[in-house]
Amino acid sequence: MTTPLADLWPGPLPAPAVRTADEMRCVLADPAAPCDGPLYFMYRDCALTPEDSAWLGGQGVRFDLTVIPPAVIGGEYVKTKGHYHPENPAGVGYPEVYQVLAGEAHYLLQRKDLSDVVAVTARSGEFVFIPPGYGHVTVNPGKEVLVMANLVSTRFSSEYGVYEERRGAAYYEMEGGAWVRNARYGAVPEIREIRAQEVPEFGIRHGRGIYDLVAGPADLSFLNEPERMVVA
Ligand SMILES: O=P(O)(O)OC[C@H]1O[C@](O)(CO)[C@@H](O)[C@@H]1O
Repeated sequence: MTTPLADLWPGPLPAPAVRTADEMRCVLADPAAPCDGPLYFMYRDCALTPEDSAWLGGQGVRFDLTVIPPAVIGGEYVKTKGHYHPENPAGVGYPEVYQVLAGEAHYLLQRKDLSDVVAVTARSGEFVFIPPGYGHVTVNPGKEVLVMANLVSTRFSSEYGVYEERRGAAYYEMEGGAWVRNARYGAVPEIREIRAQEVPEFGIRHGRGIYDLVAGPADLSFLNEPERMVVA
């Protein structure tokens, strides 16, 4: 694949982790849908300079880039596999920050107890904050390549169990934009559809570059110690 990252990321790129069609079947609305090859590409632990890399390491934070080419699989828009984050030592789930760099994204967030399901639309330049306790899937609902970046703690491994056991998130986004309930969840709330929102207290303002949060003076400790933050 010719990476669209060349125009978006001037730094070195590690070899990407690739999510294959076979890995994704267990979370698709139609696991038997024809699809093959890699579906998306995750460039994890990126930094512009060795100094930035050391700073990120000291913060216990990773900067990733993800490329999701457009596709429709069995009538469903291409998406990430979906995962939850565990709780930190203080008993609070690790949050995450995403920014869309190109294309459009729908972030489907679901609270662990399934009391809340939210679809957040984000366009190029907009941030999405994944609050503690919410699992998340990113959908590419467009015809463009979706490129996004994220900042996340390095102190945990993502948890895929719920998504694998229940065959994806609580809803599937189908071509044309309809959200279809996943019957394996039983009763779940209606989706709340919202636009991407800023979180100024963490320096999360649409239009600024996510990489501006790297190497200070920003403080990324909220990604490891969310118990210290108060989000309105
Ligand atoms: O692990 P999944 O559900 O495939 O999601 C991939 C996304 O999650 C991340 O690991 C960050 O949490 C990114 O590298 C990538 O965009």
